[in-house]
Amino acid sequence: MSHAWGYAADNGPDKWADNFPIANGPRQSPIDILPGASAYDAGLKPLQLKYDPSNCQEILNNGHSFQVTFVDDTDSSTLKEGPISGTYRLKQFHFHWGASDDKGSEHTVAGTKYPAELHLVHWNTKYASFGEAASKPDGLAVVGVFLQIGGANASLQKVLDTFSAIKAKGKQTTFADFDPSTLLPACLDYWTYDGSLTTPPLLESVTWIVCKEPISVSAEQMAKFRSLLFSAEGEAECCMMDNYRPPQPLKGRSVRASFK
Ligand SMILES: NS(=O)(=O)c1cc(F)ccc1F
Ligand SMILES: [Zn+2]
Repeated sequence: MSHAWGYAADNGPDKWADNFPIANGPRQSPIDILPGASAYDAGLKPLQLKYDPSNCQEILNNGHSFQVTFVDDTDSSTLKEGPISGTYRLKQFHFHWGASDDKGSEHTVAGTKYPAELHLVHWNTKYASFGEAASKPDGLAVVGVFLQIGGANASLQKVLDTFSAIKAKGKQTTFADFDPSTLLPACLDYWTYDGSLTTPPLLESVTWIVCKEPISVSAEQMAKFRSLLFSAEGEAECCMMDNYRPPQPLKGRSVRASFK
């Protein structure tokens, strides 16, 4: 039986190519963003993010992260403009984080690691579903937001307050009326490049939009992230942390900036 992928030494990022050869593909994510090497593109538009809190449905521990899932059967929570064409619908958001505050983000900025990174996942409505879009080169758009240690984040705390109900892999609970735009930084300047999902199946279908400005998280809130479990109920407890893929080779790709 092929053991599932994860973040441990025997099934982590260095092993993913065994079952997912695209791991060594030409447009893998994340990357180390070099601001000095990213060109300002005046043609890039401001991000147009419009989210309806009533689309927020549930929060789930999927054994790799926790994810907040949205109803995506209408265009009521969407991403438009920015580097993309057309309309992309919000499907879910999730995070990646470290075992300590000195690591945890997937993207890095000139080698700087942040303690965590938020991903807001959207799919192109020119396709019929997220699943179909995920296999297309222009199928997905993920907005990445860095978290940096500072004051407690009141919006994030609403998410953390559900953790007692989703501690173990496979647990989920209702999570309603949450506006994900409250997790965005004030300034929506961004870098953008063509990349992939950062977990298996590592599909090369993502337009990455990484915000320059981080949001705040307290050290106590980061400790709460690490109280979740990779393991299911009844299994040996394994704390959920270091669930990030390290930067991958740029392989000739350009990173554009929406700001000077
Ligand atoms: N970390 S990610 O935003 O690239 C991602 C989003 C998905 F919906 C599925 C897998 C992924 F890895
Ligand atoms: Zn992610």
